[in-house]
Amino acid sequence: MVPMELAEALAEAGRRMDARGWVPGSAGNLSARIDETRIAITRSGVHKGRLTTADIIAVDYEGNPLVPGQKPSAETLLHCQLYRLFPAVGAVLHGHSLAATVLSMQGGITFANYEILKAFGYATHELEVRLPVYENDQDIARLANFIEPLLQNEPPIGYVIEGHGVYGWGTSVEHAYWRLEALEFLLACELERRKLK
Ligand SMILES: CSC[C@@H](O)[C@@H](O)C(=O)COP(=O)(O)O
Ligand SMILES: [Zn+2]
Repeated sequence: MVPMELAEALAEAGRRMDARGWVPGSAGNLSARIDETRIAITRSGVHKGRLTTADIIAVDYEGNPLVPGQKPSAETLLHCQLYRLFPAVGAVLHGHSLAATVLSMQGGITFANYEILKAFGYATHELEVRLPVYENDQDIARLANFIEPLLQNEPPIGYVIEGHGVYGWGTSVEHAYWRLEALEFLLACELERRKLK
């Protein structure tokens, strides 16, 4: 059901995220667009550093598993939303890094004058980029409904959920990993700078 190379790419990305400490416990979830009707996503509750291809399952754009009984990520609707809203998105990665979690509880996050902002397609470091912080909600459908107009009004480079973690995306699994890495670097820099103040 899920193309093997896509399942392998997601399992490998999970291992890389785990090696960086971004997916403690069973935190995090990973997905990739298969085609215009199907999304590949991690099963719920598995350790993302120990993924096998059997842990990558297919859902439709409403988040329903294509094989009845399979349990996709609890946050599947947040992934589906990004594929629906942004046709260029080919993969979505979510983690619970220390920097994302701590900074998300300190109010707004703005990155100013960082060279690495160019990883998101900007031509210069001379700018300020806001990373949205959305309030956490255990009702993921309600959270998705809340953030939908915000994402549409101002498509961000990623977003954080308060006290929870970070969402990043890209055109492919590899591109999404690169962008998440850049986002994590920015978050770690901000955390260090705030400690110095
Ligand atoms: C370790 S609890 C984390 C979960 O509540 C959730 O936020 C998460 O990221 C993983 O959920 P999952 O259903 O495995 O995709
Ligand atoms: Zn989460």
